[in-house]
Order: sequence, then structure tokens, then C-alpha cells
Amino acid sequence: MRLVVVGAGGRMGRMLIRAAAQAEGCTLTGAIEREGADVLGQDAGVLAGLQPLGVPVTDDPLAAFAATDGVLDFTAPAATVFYAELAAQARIVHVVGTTGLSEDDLAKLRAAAYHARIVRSGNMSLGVNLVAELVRRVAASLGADFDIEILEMHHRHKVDAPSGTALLLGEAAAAGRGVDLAEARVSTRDGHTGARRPGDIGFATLRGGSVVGDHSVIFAGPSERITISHHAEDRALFASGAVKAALWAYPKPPGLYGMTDVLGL
Ligand SMILES: NC(=O)C1=CN([C@@H]2O[C@H](COP(=O)(O)OP(=O)(O)OC[C@H]3O[C@@H](n4cnc5c(N)ncnc54)[C@H](OP(=O)(O)O)[C@@H]3O)[C@@H](O)[C@H]2O)C=CC1
Ligand SMILES: O=C(O)C1=N[C@H](C(=O)O)C[C@H](O)C1
Repeated sequence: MRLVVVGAGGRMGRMLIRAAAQAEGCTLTGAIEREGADVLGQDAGVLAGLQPLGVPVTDDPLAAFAATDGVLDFTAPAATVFYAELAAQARIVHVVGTTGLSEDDLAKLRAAAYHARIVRSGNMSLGVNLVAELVRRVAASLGADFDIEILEMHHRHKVDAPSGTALLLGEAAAAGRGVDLAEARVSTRDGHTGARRPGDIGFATLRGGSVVGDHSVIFAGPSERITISHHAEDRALFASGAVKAALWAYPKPPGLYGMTDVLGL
């Protein structure tokens, strides 16, 4: 499968180049950055710490998308919406790891998925998707006297909150409880907040240092507390999940898929 990495110069972009270049059955055919980026013209392999691959970083997604089978995209919401439209025109696979997408952005991805095969997840790791399934089951088993709180910590450069993973885990908890996350969600507490509203699903965000991604879901009951945690130790984890998603989606019909489809969970 031929693959293009967009956002090639980013923290995940470089990991994705390595994963696409090294995965069996894949060839890296393009690496894209935005106009004016200082990595333009560099060899993608060298950028990712590998031997030269003969693939220069360019700002021409149209040419790259016309000569590939799939795109790995961990960039920013506006860029991802733009790339989804191009992937739909080219009828290719679009793997979306970008987080912080709005409802409007998601609607545009759903429209693009009439023609593209899109796999989107706030977290491409097997571990987090297993944890989400566990959270759904625990939430379904426990009564309303267990309060659900989700805590996440990421590196100091992260720009969106709560993380895509925290929201994915919140959706799982809400699904287990049979409630709508949009109604139960509380993402900020400051000042005189009043007592906790029964049924709320709370989110707390920490940012600092180089933390790759830590998440805990806490079920706090009247006299006991259950905590389910996941700690990501290396971004290569997400990149290999993204390549796995691309290979999985390659023979599939157009549609919007998730990592649970890819992993068969
Ligand atoms: N789903 C998952 O498993 C994971 C998701 N993520 C998500 O991936 C995204 C990226 O994370 P990270 O790599 O740390 O962030 P970075 O900021 O390091 O990388 C993003 C890259 O995308 C580039 N970019 C932005 N807009 C465009 C554009 N229009 N065309 C081409 N390139 C563009 C940025 O360029 P510039 O710097 O010039 O803006 C940058 O190089 C985030 O949303 C993050 O939450 C991260 C890890 C795992
Ligand atoms: O920005 C990151 O770094 C990460 N983003 C994803 C998220 O928002 O959950 C996944 C991972 O935790 C790292």
C-alpha cells in the first residue's frame, strides 16, 4: 500500500514516516507540510532519523494524493477537514488521528466518507481502545452512586483539551450508563461550583513536560474507588496503530470507521 504522511515535520509526522517506511506491505510515497514550513525539500527519511528514502517533503498535497492509496494525518482540525475533502476526491484511505475536531468538522468528515475510507480515533493504540471497552462495561455495571471522573496529562505543547482520548473514554462511560456525554460532561470547575451534580462525567486536564499521554477513569463510590489507567510511553505506538488502520481500510468500501472496527473490539 502506498502511503503519504501529512504534517510530516510534526512530533507524530516523523513517527508516521518511520512507521510507513518500515511496515511490511507499505511504501512511503509522499510527505507533506504546510506552505513555508522550514522542512520543505528535506528528505522524509532523514527528517525521521532514517536513511534517505528519496521522498522529499513538499507542500503539494494534490500531486501526492493523486499517486497514493492512503494518507496518515495527525495535524490540526482545519488541515484535516481540507485533507478529507482531497482524500474523497482521490477515493483513497484517510487515517485521522487529529484531535480537537468540532461537531462541524466531524460533519465534514462524515460527508467526505461517502467517497473516502476514513478511519478516525482519538487514540490509535490497542491498549486505550481495550480500556474504553472496559470502562463501558464498568459504567454499565455500577449504579448511579458511583461518580465518574476522567483525568488526563500530556506534554506542554498539546493545544486541545480535554484530549481526544479523554473524550473517547467519556463517550464509553456515557454509553455504558446510557446517557448523552454532551449533557453529562463537565470540563471546568473553578470558584464556588456548588456540589457535584449527580450523573455528571467530569474531566480534569494536566499539561507539562514531555508526558506522551496518561489517562485515568475514576469511579468514585460511597466507600470504594475504582481507577482504570493507561500510560502511553512512546508515540511509535500511535503511528503503528495508524499504519494498521490504513492497511485494514484499504480493501473496505467508503465509510467512516473507528479503531474498534480495525481492532475487531
Ligand atoms: N489519535 C492518536 O492516537 C493521536 C493523536 N494525536 C493528535 O495528532 C495531532 C498532532 O499532534 P503532534 O504531532 O503532537 O503535533 P505537532 O504540532 O507536532 O504536529 C502537527 C503538524 O501538522 C502540521 N500542520 C498543521 N497544519 C498543516 C497543514 N495545513 N498542512 C500540512 N501540515 C500541517 C504542523 O505544522 P506547523 O507546526 O507549521 O503548524 C505540524 O508539523 C494532535 O491533534 C494530537 O492530539 C497525537 C498523538 C496520538
Ligand atoms: O497530543 C498528543 O500528544 C496526544 N493526543 C491524543 C489525544 O488527544 O488523546 C492521543 C495521545 O494521548 C497523545
